[in-house]
Parts: sequence; C-alpha cells; structure tokens
Amino acid sequence: MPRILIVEDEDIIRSAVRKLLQHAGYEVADAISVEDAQEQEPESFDLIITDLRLPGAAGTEMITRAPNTPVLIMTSYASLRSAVDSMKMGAVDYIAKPFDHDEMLAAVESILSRKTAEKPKADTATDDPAPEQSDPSSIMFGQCDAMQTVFTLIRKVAPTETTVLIQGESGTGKELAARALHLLSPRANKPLISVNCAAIPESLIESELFGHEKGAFTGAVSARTGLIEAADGGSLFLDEIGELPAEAQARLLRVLQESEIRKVGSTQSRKVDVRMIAATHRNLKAMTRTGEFREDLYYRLNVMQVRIPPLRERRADILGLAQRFLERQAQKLGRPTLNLSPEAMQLLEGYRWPGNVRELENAIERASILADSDVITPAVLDLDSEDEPTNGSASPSPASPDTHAAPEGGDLSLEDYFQHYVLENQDKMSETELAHKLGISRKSLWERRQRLGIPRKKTTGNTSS
Ligand SMILES: Nc1ncnc2c1ncn2[C@@H]1O[C@H](COP(=O)(O)OP(=O)(O)OP(=O)(O)O)[C@@H](O)[C@H]1O
Repeated sequence: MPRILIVEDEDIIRSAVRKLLQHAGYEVADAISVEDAQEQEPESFDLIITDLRLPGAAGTEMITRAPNTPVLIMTSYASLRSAVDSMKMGAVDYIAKPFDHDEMLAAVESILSRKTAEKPKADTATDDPAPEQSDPSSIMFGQCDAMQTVFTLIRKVAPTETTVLIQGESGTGKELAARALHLLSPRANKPLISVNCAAIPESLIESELFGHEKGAFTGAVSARTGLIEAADGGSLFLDEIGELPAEAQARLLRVLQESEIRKVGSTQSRKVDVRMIAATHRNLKAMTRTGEFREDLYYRLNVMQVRIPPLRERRADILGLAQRFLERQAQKLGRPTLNLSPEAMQLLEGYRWPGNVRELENAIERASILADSDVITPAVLDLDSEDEPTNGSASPSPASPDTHAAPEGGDLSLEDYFQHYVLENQDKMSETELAHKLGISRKSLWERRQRLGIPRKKTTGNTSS
C-alpha cells in the first residue's frame, strides 16, 4: 500500500486531498508545514504532495529534506512558473490549483508507477552557480551580434544586486533572460519566484504578492505568505509588470525603496532581501505619461535595462534555434534527429515571426509530430499564410506581436484547431486529459492558453486555494 504525505497549511485543501487519496486506497499522513513534516520521517513515504507556499520554509524544501522521495508540488495557477522552477529543483511534477480529483489521482498514479526512475537531485551543495549554468549561452541560444550584446550585459549585471527591467515582445525569451540573471548571481541557490502579473486576477494580486493576515478580507481564513516573501534571499521575476494595478504598484514601490513588506491587513512590516527583475512587452515610459504606470516605480525598476530583440531582428539565429528545438523534439519523441529541407530553411528564415522564439518553438514541435519522414518540409511547418514572408528582409515590422487572427473560411490551421478543441472540451476534461489528447505537455497547454488569450477557467466544485 503506497504511503503518501500531504504538506498543506490550508485545512480545507489538506483534508480534501487526504480524503480523496484515502478513498483511492492510499495510506495518508499530513502536515501543515515543512517543520511539521520533518517530524514524520518524510523519507519513509512513497510520495510527498506539498503546497509551494507554506508558513516557514517553502514546500520545495521537502525536495532536499527527503531526497529519495518524489515530491509533487501544488500551486496556484498564478505562480505556475514557480512550479516549473520547482521542477528544475528536483520536484517530479506539479499540479495547479484548482485541480479536479481525477487530475490529482492521475498525477499520483503516474508518479508512483514511475517511482523506480532516477529522481533528479536538488542542487544545493555550493554557493556558486552550477558549472553548466555559468554563462547565459548555456541557458539560452544566441550567436548573432544582437544576442551577444545581450549576453555581455547579462554577464555584467547578473552578479550585482541591481534591479533589472527586461523589455521585449512576447515570446522573445524575457523569462529565460531573467533565469540567466538569477542563475549567474550569488543568489543562484536561493529561490527564483516568477510571477506573471497578467495571469493573476486584479482582486487577488496584492494578497498573492504581499501575503495577507487572517481575516484581512472575506475568504482570508488563515494568514498567508506572499510570493515576495517566498523569494526572500533569492530573486523575484515580475513578468508583465505593466499589468500591475495602481495599489499594487504603490506597495511594490515601498518594497523597492525600503526593502520592507507589509501583508494585506497587517500593520507591521518585515524586512525582505529580494532582487527584483521585471519584464514587459509594453512601453512603460509611455505608460507613465498616460498615468497608467507610476513614474517613480518606473525609475526604481529601470535601473538597468536589457532589451531582447524580436526574432525578425536576429534572423541569423533562426536556423540555430530551429536546430536546437529539432534535437529536443527528436529526443522527446524518441525519433532519429530530424532535419530541415532546404525549402523549409528558406521559409523559416524569411518568415516574420510575430510570436518570436515561442512561435518558432511551437512550429518545430508541431512539424516534428506531423512529419512522416526525418525531413521537415514547408507543408508540415504550417506557418500562418496570412503573414507574408519577408524574403529575408530584416526590416522591423510594426505589427502587434500578439495578434493571431484566424483565417476566414477554408481549412482550420492547427492553432485554430487547438483553440476550438480547448473551448469545446475544457468543461468536461481536466487539464491533464486535454494536454494528453492534444499531444502536448501541460506547461505547453498553459503557454498556448496564455498566447491565444484563453486562460484556464476556474470551475466550481474543484479543490481550490
Ligand atoms: N534564446 C533562446 N534560446 C532557446 N529557447 C528560447 C530562447 N528564447 C526563447 N526561448 C523559448 O521560447 C519560449 C518563450 O520564451 P520566454 O517565455 O522566455 O519568452 P517571454 O519573452 O518571457 O514571453 P512572454 O512575454 O510571452 O512571457 C520558451 O519556451 C523559451 O524556452
């Protein structure tokens, strides 16, 4: 009988998960914090399911406390990227709240069935970054002059405590640049908490970032640590900072000015030591002129600016990136290395890439699945035909990076098919099932939802935080 330990401070969720697993025949114990879990010999369990944010140490601490037990991280959808980082630290999987019961049971079954597989170890041994992460080029690809300039800047800024503002269109690699800044800093072995400000409902953003006291608002049944506090000692990556509402901007300014944080509903402040990295695809300076973004906050954030150029301004890197993604796909699909036909190379180099590197990565993923042979042809690349190729011209285009209009009439593109499929089935399928049916990972599903503007709906009756 597999034994499972649940570490969760919220009573309702802890008891719901415990009942669900007991009902499914597992032997279950629970704890409300990492310290509490420590007293229950976490090493003796077959699986640990832990919330990411807990009072005291973060849930990821369980990875080091029980290095031979798989750890499944539960997290709110808003901090999914932090969950992805948890996986880099050695968690075997993550599940986003609210999750449905089938989703949780499927995750547990799948982890227990592959438990024999070697679990990656958390890297906590040294204060220095791991050797393979000693340079931006080991984290992101870029050989053209424009990216070499970006890498030089990252190498210089990373070891300092300076706040960095990363600017660039959607999908250019801003999050990767933030990760490079963190991993090449002395904080590399402390958490990098990534928050997508656009993904959090406005009403929740302050409590997500700053935490709240018990009773601070309706539904605040217990005190909660915010993401900024969870990043104490490490770095906080605030993606889409331009979407931060005015009140949260004012609070953030205080954190930057005084290195102090005050929970919602609290009168007391506490010191935090967090390195801020922010990113946006919007023109923050222009937003200060219209009053949408605080000017004082803009200057606090914009101490150092890293601009990631759109892919159409670094065409020399397109084939190198494509090759990388092809190798990754071949490995993932267990196929021999895939190659691009000369026509496919020409198409990739000439295309305008409104969705930047993310669009290229997705095009290669799609083509690798559809290709009948080891050669990728233009037909399987299925690039948006409405987007006229520029025949290699490097002139920047003013078009919006985010628009992805569906073709009128005619055949559905894969992107349209994806959108239809998700909209039609999301009410009856879990995210795991949807991703499985679409043949992509849950992370990929989440990213596509963001890109296509169909964020995951919260359904009633689920286990929510
Ligand atoms: N230089 C690069 N080398 C390898 N992969 C890259 C590079 N740039 C981006 N990618 C990949 O492209 C995808 C998008 O990158 P990322 O999420 O960092 O972009 P972003 O600018 O933060 O996007 P958004 O603004 O939409 O959040 C990711 O899967 C990332 O791994």
